[in-house]
Amino acid sequence: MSRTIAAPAAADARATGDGPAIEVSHATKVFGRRPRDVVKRLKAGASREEVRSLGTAAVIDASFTVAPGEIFVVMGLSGSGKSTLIRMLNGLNDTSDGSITVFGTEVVGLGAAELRDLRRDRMSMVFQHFALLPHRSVLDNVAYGLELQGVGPEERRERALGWLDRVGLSGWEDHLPGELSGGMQQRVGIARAFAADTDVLLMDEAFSALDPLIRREMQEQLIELQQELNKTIVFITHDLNEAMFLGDRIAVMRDGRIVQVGTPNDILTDPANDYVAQFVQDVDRARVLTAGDVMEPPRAVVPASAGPRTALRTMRDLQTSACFVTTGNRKLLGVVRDKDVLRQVREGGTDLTERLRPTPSIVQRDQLISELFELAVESPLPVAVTDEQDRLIGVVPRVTLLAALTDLPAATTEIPIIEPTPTVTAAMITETLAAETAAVGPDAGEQEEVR
Ligand SMILES: Nc1ncnc2c1ncn2[C@@H]1O[C@H](COP(=O)(O)OP(=O)(O)OP(=O)(O)O)[C@@H](O)[C@H]1O
Repeated sequence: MSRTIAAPAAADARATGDGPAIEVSHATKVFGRRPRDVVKRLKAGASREEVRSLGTAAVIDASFTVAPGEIFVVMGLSGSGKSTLIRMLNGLNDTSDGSITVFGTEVVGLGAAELRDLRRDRMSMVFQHFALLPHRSVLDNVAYGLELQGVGPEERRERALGWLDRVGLSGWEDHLPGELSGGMQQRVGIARAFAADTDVLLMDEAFSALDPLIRREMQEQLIELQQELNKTIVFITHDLNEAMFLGDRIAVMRDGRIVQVGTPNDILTDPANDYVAQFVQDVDRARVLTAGDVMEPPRAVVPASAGPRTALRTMRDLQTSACFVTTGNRKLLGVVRDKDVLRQVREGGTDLTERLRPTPSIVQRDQLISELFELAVESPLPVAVTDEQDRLIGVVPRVTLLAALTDLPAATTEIPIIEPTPTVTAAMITETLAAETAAVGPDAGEQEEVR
C-alpha cells in the first residue's frame, strides 16, 4: 500500500515549512496533587511505582516527532498512558513537564481560549465512543466544527453533505445519531473530523468499539481518505494489528514510557525489548510485510542479449522450466519456457525475445504480502518484484511467503528457492547444446558447461 499521494493545496499552504507537524520533547504528565515533586523525583531516577503515593505518572519523558502527512500510531496496553498522551497534544490534559509543539506553536502553557482555538482550527479529535451531540441531526453533527469556525450555514451544509457522501451516509443527514448503528455513528465522527479540515486529526481508539468487519472497513477507508487528504494523524490503539496496518510509524508505550518508535517493519523484525517482542508474536504478518521486505535476489534471469543458448543453460543449471528475460539494464521483458527455447536452439534461432511470454505476476516493492498469495499460487515462477522503472529487483517464491508468515527463527530461514520443475530433461538440453555447438562451433565457456 503506497501513501505517496501529494498533499492537497490547502493542507500544503498551512503546513508551515519543512518542520515536524508535532514535536513532543521530554513530556511528562502527572495526575495528583504534587505533580512538580513527582517530576523532580522521576528525573532523579525514581520509578513510577516509587512515586505512586504522590501521584500517577501517566506519561513519563515522552519524546517523538510526527511528520506532516504521517499516520503516527501510539499503542500499548490499557493504562500505559496512550489516552493521556494524545490529550496532552491538544491540551485536554495539561503537561506537567517538557514541551509539545504543533506546527511550531508551543502548546504547553497555553490559556483556555488559545487551546479552544487550537482544537477548533488545527486539531480535530475522533473519540472511541463517538461523542456525537445526541439531539442534533447527523448533518449538524458533521457541520459542528465548521459552525465553531464561523463558516456560514449554506457552505456548512454543502460541505457536511459532501462528507456524509464520502463516508457512505448519504440520505441519513436528517436522522439523529441514536438512530444509527455504532459503525455508522463512527462514520459521522470521522466525517465531522475531516469536515473541520484541520491539519491534524487525533483519533483515540476510534475503531475499538466497532465489530471486526466494520472495523476493518473503517481502517481501509481511513487509509483511502488519508491518501487523498494527507492529514497528520495521531491514532491511538491497543490493537497491534490495527497499529501495523495504519501506522507509517508506531510508538509502543509501557507504563507511561515510550519503549520503541519505528516503522511497522522495524517493530516486527527488530523489537527493542522482550515486551515489544511479545506483542508482535500475534501480528498478522501478511498485512504488515511487503514484497520488498521478503523478496530474494532473482536467480533464473538472463538478459535478452545473452541469447537462447545461455537461457537454456541457465534453466538447465538451475533446474527450472522458465526464466525471466531482461534488457541490459534489468528492465523486465517477460519470461521464456525451457521447451520453447529448446526448440528455438534446435531450429538455430538466436533472438530470445521471439520466444518471450508475458511475466505471469509482477508486483511493486510496497505491495502487502497478503496480496501476493493468489498471484503466487497462480504463477509457476516466483512473483517478480519491479521498481518504478520496471526493473526486476527481486522475486518472491512461494516458500518465502510461507516462511515470512511463520517468522521462522534465523537459524532456519535459509530456505532453498524452489523453481518450477523443468519440463524437459537436463540431458536433453545438454545434448541439444552439444549438437548445436558441434554444428556452429563452441562459444566461450561452452565446453566446460557441457557435461
Ligand atoms: N484523570 C485522571 N486522574 C487520575 N489518574 C488518571 C486520569 N486519567 C488517567 N489516569 C491514570 O493514568 C494512567 C494512564 O491512563 P491512560 O488512560 O492514559 O492509559 P491508556 O493507555 O489510554 O489506557 P486505556 O486503553 O485503558 O484507555 C492510568 O494509570 C490511569 O489510571
